[in-house]
Amino acid sequence: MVASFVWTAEEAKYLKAVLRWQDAPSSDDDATATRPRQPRRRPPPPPRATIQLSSQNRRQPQEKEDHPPSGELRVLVLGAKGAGKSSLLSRFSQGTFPPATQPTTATTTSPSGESHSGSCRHPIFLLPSTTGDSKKKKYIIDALEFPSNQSSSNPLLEQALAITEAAVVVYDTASADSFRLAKGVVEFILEHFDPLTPSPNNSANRRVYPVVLVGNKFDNDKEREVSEDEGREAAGKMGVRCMMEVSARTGEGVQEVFETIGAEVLAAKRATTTAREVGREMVQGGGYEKAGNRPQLVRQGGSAGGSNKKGGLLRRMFWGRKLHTRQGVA
Ligand SMILES: Nc1nc2c(ncn2[C@@H]2O[C@H](COP(=O)(O)OP(=O)(O)OP(=O)(O)O)[C@@H](O)[C@H]2O)c(=O)[nH]1
Repeated sequence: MVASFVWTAEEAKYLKAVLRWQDAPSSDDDATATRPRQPRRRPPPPPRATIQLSSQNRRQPQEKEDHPPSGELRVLVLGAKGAGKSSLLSRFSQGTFPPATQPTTATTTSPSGESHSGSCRHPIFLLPSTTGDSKKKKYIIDALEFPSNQSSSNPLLEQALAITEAAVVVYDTASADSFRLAKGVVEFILEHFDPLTPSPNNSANRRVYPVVLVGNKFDNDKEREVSEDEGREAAGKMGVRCMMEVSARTGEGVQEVFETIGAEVLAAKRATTTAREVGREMVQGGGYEKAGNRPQLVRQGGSAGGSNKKGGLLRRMFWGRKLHTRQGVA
């Protein structure tokens, strides 16, 4: 339900970031295998001053390095207020821990007068074992922080999920409340999408959306309220295969979070491509049999999918993206 048409400053900033994001052409080579072919878009016009909120970090010098990126991976960073989302992004993209951070709101202005960006673009390098290729490859992580004041039922979250490829869900190891919220967010995501984990609950017609659960501030052991085991157990129960403890303050584990989520996105794409090929082979190999005049896929049980109302709603939100059959993990 939309309670108000008056956006808060934070919501306005977030929407602007999203709109600017959608403008950007995807240079993701792997994505071309999983998205319907579309006419080549003209390069976007130079960003207007009014929507430059997230520009400081978006063009990193590393992008000018010799090898061009093999793709862009869109990642949403979510979590409770103060869990350390901004600090994680800052540590990842700039290698620094911001001094006294303030809540992410558009009204927040640093002492130097710069507004907080809530997003970053930064390269990662993935090993051949991860990319399924013969050499190391460079990818750009295009990360967007989701404002923590949004509830999990907010349409903004659904929109953000629809335009991203994976999520890093952060909690503070010194806050049981933030852990509860993180679990709620993961559950909400998995109501709509499949994790990259085979399970009897995976539905064959849903999009795979990898999630990494991150316990931040593990350096603050004195105030710890959530043990690492609790984090792992929760991840396991929810079908999330990656859970990590990190510290944005010391930097430990931060790079790995984004390399892991990058690898997960690529694995999801490979799984999706494999599933499509299997589906195509079944069609070509006569895997269909006629039922009256209507061809039906021969299956081992369950329905061919598509009956789920929520799935239908989300399908319409995908801006033309296809939903993919998931058939295991690459
Ligand atoms: N000890 C410790 N403190 C941290 C760490 N990461 C962040 N903090 C502190 O936690 C507070 C909140 O960090 P932020 O990065 O602003 O958290 P956020 O999730 O972006 O917060 P909102 O924008 O309000 O949602 C700040 O005071 C940080 O200095 C960490 O790894 N260890």
